[in-house]
Amino acid sequence: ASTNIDGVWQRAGEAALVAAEQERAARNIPSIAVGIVTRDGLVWSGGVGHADAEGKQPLDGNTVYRIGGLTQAFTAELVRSLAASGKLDLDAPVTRYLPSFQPRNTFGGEITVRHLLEHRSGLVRMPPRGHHADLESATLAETVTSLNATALMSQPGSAVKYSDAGYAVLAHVAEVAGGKPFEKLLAETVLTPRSMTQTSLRADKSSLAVATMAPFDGERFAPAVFDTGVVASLGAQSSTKDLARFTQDLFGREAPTLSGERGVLDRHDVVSLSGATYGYTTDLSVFPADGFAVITLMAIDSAQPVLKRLRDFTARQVIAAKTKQRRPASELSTKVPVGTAHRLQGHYSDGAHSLDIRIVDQRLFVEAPGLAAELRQRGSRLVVDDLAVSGDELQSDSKARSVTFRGVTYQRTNWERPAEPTADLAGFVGEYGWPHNILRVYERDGDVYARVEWSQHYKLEKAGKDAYRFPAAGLYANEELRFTRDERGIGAAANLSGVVMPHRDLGAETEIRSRANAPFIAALVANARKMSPPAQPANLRKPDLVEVNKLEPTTKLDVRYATTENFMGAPFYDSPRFFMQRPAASGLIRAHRKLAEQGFGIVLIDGYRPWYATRMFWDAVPPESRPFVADPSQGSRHNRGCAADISMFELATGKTVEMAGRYDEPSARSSPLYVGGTSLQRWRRDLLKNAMEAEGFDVYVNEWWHFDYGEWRNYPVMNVDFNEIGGGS
Ligand SMILES: C[C@@H](N)C(=O)N[C@H](C)C(=O)O
Ligand SMILES: [Zn+2]
Repeated sequence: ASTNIDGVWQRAGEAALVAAEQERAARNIPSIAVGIVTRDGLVWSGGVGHADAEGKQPLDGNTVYRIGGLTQAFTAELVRSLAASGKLDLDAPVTRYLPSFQPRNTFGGEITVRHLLEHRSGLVRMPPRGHHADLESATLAETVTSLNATALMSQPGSAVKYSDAGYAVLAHVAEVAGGKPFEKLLAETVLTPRSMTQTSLRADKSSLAVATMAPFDGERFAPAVFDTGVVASLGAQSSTKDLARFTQDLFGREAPTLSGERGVLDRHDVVSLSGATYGYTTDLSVFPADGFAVITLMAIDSAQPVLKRLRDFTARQVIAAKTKQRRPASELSTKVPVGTAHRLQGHYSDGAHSLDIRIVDQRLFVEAPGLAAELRQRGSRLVVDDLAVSGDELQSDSKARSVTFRGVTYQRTNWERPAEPTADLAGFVGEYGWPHNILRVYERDGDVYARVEWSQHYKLEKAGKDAYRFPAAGLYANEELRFTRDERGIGAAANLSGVVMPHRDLGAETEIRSRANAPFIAALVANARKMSPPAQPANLRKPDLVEVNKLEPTTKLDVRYATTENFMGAPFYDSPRFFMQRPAASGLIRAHRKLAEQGFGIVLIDGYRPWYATRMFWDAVPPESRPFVADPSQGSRHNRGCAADISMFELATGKTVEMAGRYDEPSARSSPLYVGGTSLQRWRRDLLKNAMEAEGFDVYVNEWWHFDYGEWRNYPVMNVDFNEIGGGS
């Protein structure tokens, strides 16, 4: 028997849990579940974190996760069973079962059932209807029919190209061959015989472990949960126990499953089925020759590298325990030391492409062609280690005059003002899609990039008028993105192989939401004025607020909170005044004078802010915007006279410059790490950041315009009105 002889599974599992908890805590992952399976079933399972938002519901083998692409293993099992009973021929053309299935095929050859199973059909990734972002329900038949409006990307059988659409076709083939609706067939053939009672093809939020979306340069938010037409590819939810029941039947077969990716871990063969869907990243890896499998389920979006590391670690623990060898230790990366970070921060170029290294929130980040991620230290190496991308090493010489990354050496250089993008391209830069699934189009080094599915960046090639093509490898290999324009020539929609994504104006959309309380601002201010700020320790410095524009009249005063032109849509200051503590004001003025060398000056938007305004923001904004306002129980650094909301204006014209997003816009565009917009916008953003950092300020992690003076802790939170402030010159 394989059950826990000599505590093998127990020991391996417990070590895996320690590693899982390290990753969970370091990355703030709601939960991670791990299971070890043999032909006898689940021999060990455990989990870290909680299944509910309140942190009360502990994890166990019954905790339910959405499993994304792992669903394909169930669909493949159904197809295998239909083939075994002679109802389906794996090598028959799909048209034998679906005669009207006719996507455009300029390559010749026919798609077979096996091509669909192995992602070798040449079909596009997503069907025009019922795709993974489509909130409008579509039947399997409608989803499959919509593919007739698409073209094959390669000759059937000739290349692997992942396709959820292909699994929808497969499910439709199965229902024709099996003579019953797909879900019924799947239940009867795969789920019920294995007593997989917690597994369902219908997304049911109430039974799911709480999970989070976690985009690199945006706020975390709850994942969308809905059913689509590609349910047979990525729609299932399941538990460790149910997946174990499914997995135990995979041992002893010539090939454990008809789907899945074959690989090798330390000379051990492994067949992996993996999944990623809104908020969840999952994996089921079978080590057939070793007689065990590892199930890993994580309640966070797009975290494949983290999951794979944990899976490998668990498998190595099992192998070592079984062979009585020394078990490997887990190695968590560490933050890059401050000195190294400051040495590396800067702009680098190889002549054609650039690489940026930035410090934000005392952490180090790299932005390179097609990648944006945190840089961390692993031993003495500097490596990319983020949720969605991990492993690449960055090398530099001792003075950081150059860095080598992904085989390219970049020289440190002054980032010269980038050219305006061509009008043609500028019109398409922006966000497309839906709040749960945003496609971002941006310009970098004069090239066009798309960020898809929240984490993957691809350089696009021009493919005709208003059309761009994805590269030959990746999620949307060879597919085309076609734009339509509105009457101003701005992108109105992006069409990705028939999936039509409307253009989104994040500035306007978020403004509508944040201004919803505009009629009540006066009442909210009155209410906030009755409240008291948090008590302050006695030993802080005596405030010495000075009026910055009076000390330096060449700055431009634009105190939005004294006007209706702010995110609240209503004025709440009596007069437009901009105070800071004297040393902070001096630093800001020095930055302003330095920027003049580049032709810019500083726009003063908000400095010292009485506490009542911070309290009012907290009450007025929707919960999802809270990361963009300070917690009044702590007070804002503005309340201490030590924060500045600023932008830049051109000295030549007096015009405030355009950044990637608006001032006070509660969206990803406000992040100082936002990988979007144009190079020129990001260049201006970095210019301001660098000028302020050189004078002792730190940019706020969510807002390119907000800078904290380093000594803010020494000053008290205040609630005095501008007209009560004396001195000021
Ligand atoms: C509200 C915005 N302008 C801002 O200043 N946010 C920071 C977080 C603050 O309120 O301190
Ligand atoms: Zn601010």
